[in-house]
Amino acid sequence: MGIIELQHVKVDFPDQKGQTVQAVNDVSLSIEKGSIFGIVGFSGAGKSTLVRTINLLQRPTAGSIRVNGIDFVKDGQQVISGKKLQLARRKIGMIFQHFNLLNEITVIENVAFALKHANLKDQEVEEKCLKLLDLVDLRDKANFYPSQLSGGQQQRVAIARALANEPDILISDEATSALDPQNTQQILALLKRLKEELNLTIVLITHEMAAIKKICDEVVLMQHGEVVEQGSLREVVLHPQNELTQSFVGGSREVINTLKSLHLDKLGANEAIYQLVYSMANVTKTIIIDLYREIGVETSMLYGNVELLNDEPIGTLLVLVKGDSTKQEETRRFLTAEKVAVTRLNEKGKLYD
Ligand SMILES: Nc1ncnc2c1ncn2[C@@H]1O[C@H](COP(=O)(O)OP(=O)(O)OP(=O)(O)O)[C@@H](O)[C@H]1O
Repeated sequence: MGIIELQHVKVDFPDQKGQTVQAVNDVSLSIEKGSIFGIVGFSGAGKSTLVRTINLLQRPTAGSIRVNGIDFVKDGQQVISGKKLQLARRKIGMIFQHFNLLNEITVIENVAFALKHANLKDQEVEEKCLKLLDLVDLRDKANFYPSQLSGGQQQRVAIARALANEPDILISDEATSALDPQNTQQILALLKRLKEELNLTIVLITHEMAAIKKICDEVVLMQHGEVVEQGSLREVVLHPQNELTQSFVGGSREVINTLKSLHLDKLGANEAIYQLVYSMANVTKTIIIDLYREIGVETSMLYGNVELLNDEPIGTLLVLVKGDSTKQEETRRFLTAEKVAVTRLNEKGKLYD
């Protein structure tokens, strides 16, 4: 059982015309403890509304929510008392796109703010806050004001504040969307380190697939309030099933764009185009040379790329293979045996049928 279990969650809002907007429609998710779980989708897909149901900042219209083994909502009815919910919420930290720091107090006071219910002596609070600032490499900025810090540093203060009550879960709602690429990379690397050091479970909402690819273990893609694709990062990136996912996943999108820009003539009877995706760690052979040597087909490369998926190098090749149907069949078998994911495409980049 996951640390977060959502079952058939629905959230409806009335719109201005008195009609119903289904912001979240029948979403079921199980999020494993200690994982980084990515939720990706375009603006308005329902990502924020969905994660706000995890700590009941948003009450669902229907469905069940269980966090850390405690039932919050069953079949649309809240079953946790207000007091218990207050305590449970402290174990769910949250960070946002715009940091939400108080500008008139210092960095350390911002972190201490989260400990106002903790019943600690002043000195204990200070020690704890300095430890938290150490964790995010900002101890030297303890007495600065937020406005004296860069966006990335402000987000790190927000992370320290979110961790003050030693949460099990950290929800990151577009936390890197207002940052430049360098700060984005630093914050993502920090989240990954914190997950490992503190055994945190992180729910990462973003509209940027690059962020998902950098740190997530599992990913769901949302569209119009529904989950349209779900799986391990590898599965979703290497074998996207849904057209929307294909457009989100960099490698495949590049492949399709490359094919469109090449304006290839209709393929001959003895030609086939394949997208080959593989983990660089698994494939030790030089694929193109071996296809010639072992199968006797000529292969030309149309596109090639290597990217990191959660630190694992993944190669994508687009190749044109010349050979009759038997040779094409042998080619596919050879590649599959080499643990290469093979997708046959037509000259316009669409799936071959
Ligand atoms: N309080 C509300 N009242 C009415 N409609 C709402 C409310 N909150 C969200 N919605 C609607 O629900 C849908 C989902 O919004 P939500 O903010 O969850 O999407 P999102 O994927 O997080 O997008 P973004 O990244 O832009 O926040 C949208 O159509 C939005 O307009």
